[in-house]
Amino acid sequence: MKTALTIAGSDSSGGAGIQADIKTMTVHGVYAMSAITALTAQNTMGVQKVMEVTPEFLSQQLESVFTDIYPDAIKIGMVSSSALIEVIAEKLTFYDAKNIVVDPVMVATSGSKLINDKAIEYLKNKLFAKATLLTPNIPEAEILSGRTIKTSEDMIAAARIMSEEYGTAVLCKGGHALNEANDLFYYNHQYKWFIGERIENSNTHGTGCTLSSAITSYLAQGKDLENAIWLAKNYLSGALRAMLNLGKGSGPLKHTWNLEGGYEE
Ligand SMILES: Nc1ncnc2c1ncn2[C@@H]1O[C@H](COP(=O)(O)OP(=O)(O)O)[C@@H](O)[C@H]1O
Ligand SMILES: Cc1ncc(COP(=O)(O)O)c(N)n1
Repeated sequence: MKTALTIAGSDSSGGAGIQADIKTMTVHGVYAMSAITALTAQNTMGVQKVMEVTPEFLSQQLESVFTDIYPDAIKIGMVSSSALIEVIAEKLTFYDAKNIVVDPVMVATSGSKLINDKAIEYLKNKLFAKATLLTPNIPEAEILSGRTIKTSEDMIAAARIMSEEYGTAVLCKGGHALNEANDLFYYNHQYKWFIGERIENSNTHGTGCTLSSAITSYLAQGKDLENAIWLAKNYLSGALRAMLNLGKGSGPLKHTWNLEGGYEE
């Protein structure tokens, strides 16, 4: 069985973070493991409280995992402080980790900030160069590239800046662009659009976490990066089309749709 590790925050409402990652990896037939960076008390309406783990405890979780069941691929999500980022960067190097997808989580769909400013600098300087793929959404890509994104051309320019600066592939997700669900892939001075059909569903809590974990699952299974992105986007679209409607705010996706013979139109 292929194995994957998620290094991310826990979402008590189960739709994003570690919980979304484990569900996604599991329905892809990949053995999921976790190293938790923070506990969030969160629901579909917002993040009520965050409790970070200590750097020592994160370090121990990573050591416990890597020295026993080595992950074929790794997803990194919410990491809210510079000390935690330093620990992750050090362990990834020490254990020679491969197939690393970094989702630079900064703000929850509900609008709550999940990272501090110093940590953003550490992400850029210590973690991004180790990534196989970065998956910023538009607001995150604006912060990381220093450019405002209003058009498709802006997305290409921002992705180019990030890819060249960090020497890694970038998938700039277009879910925050009105009427679109097109994601821009940039690598080796070339770009490619991953065109998605926009699904009218306001329950999008955890879309980013789910996409990055699905990509990680496919990388663990040995798919190449572009194939992994196509397959993951297809999985995510199905999870949105299944129209689960839970909670009072922006609700979670139906992660299990692909085990249940699809969805009803
Ligand atoms: N309404 C939608 N219909 C179809 N795909 C969507 C929709 N909203 C987001 N997506 C897709 O979900 C993935 C996550 O994108 P996005 O929501 O922008 O990220 P994040 O959750 O990190 O903010 C992307 O592949 C994006 O194209
Ligand atoms: C613990 C945690 N991690 C990440 C997100 C972002 O979620 P989204 O995928 O909706 O951007 C979140 N809301 N909570």
